[in-house]
Amino acid sequence: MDIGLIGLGKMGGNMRERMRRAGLTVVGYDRNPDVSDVDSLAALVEALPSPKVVWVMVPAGDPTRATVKELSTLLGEGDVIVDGGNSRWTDDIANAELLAPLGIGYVDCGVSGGVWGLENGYALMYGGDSADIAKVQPAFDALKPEGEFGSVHAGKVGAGHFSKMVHNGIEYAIMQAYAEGWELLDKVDLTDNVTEVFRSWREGTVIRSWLLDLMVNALDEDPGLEKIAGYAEDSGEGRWTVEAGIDNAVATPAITAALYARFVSRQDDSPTMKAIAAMRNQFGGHAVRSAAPKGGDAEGSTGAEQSEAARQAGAGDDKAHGES
Ligand SMILES: O=C(O)[C@H](O)[C@@H](O)[C@H](O)[C@H](O)COP(=O)(O)O
Repeated sequence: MDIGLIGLGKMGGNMRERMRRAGLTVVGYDRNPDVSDVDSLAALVEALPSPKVVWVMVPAGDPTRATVKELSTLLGEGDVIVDGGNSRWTDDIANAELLAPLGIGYVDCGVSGGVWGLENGYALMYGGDSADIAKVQPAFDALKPEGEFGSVHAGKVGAGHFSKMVHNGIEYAIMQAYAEGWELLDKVDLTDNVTEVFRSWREGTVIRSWLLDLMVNALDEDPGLEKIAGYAEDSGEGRWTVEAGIDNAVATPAITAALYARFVSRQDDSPTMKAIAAMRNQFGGHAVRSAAPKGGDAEGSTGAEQSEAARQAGAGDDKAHGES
């Protein structure tokens, strides 16, 4: 099979390599000429036999939408576009509607596996018409992990990215649970070696998983995770999962809490907690900690330290709360 692949970054570059290893002819295009096989989208399309299959692997949102739009002017009847990025499923509906009158098929494909996919294969969740999917099938077969599982025709257009979105929501909650457990084990002075406890969980336990394996890798590389700041970005999938939960009245408290924990991680000093401290102080006279002067170290932190020590001793300033 011949296939065009647009976007040869961390994911796309490895996917090109995996498909080539499986015997596919892959024409890759990237804005970076050092990795590109051709110098334009038009040249990529020109190089493919009909029906042409073009896999888009660029950042979700505007870059993907713009690429699909440009391809709609270059491809024709019977050709197929696959969006393999982390696009929102609602974009798939719009893309399919744009392409249908032109006779161009559209398949959305959630791809999981990250930088390990080249060797382990990529888990694939795709949505679209069976006739369009059949044209892409050799690429799916080349990319998927070996073995029984790891790829699914999830449903109509949008079902692939919707499935991947829910997968990512689950990923948020699982990571959050491991991370909280790690912090708690580390905080309490009972376990001799928290990394070894985590490592032991890799076999036989109810909670063994690949994310647990990766957590142990990370702890081996950086014991105590001392080189990494407590800051986590999000690329949208968690938010969309929470929004879909709201739209459909499905409660997603674990995923939502995990998403919110990432937002909190980006603050040096929480305005919410300033307000809480201020109100506690107002109603109960509870101690507050002085803010750090701009560009300097915190002063007067003894209030908070005393308060924490007193709370731990069970006789802190919180005595006042019963009276409030
Ligand atoms: O299955 C996967 O391979 C991952 O889920 C992958 O899609 C990814 O690492 C996200 O892009 C990160 O998502 P967040 O930035 O939202 O954590």
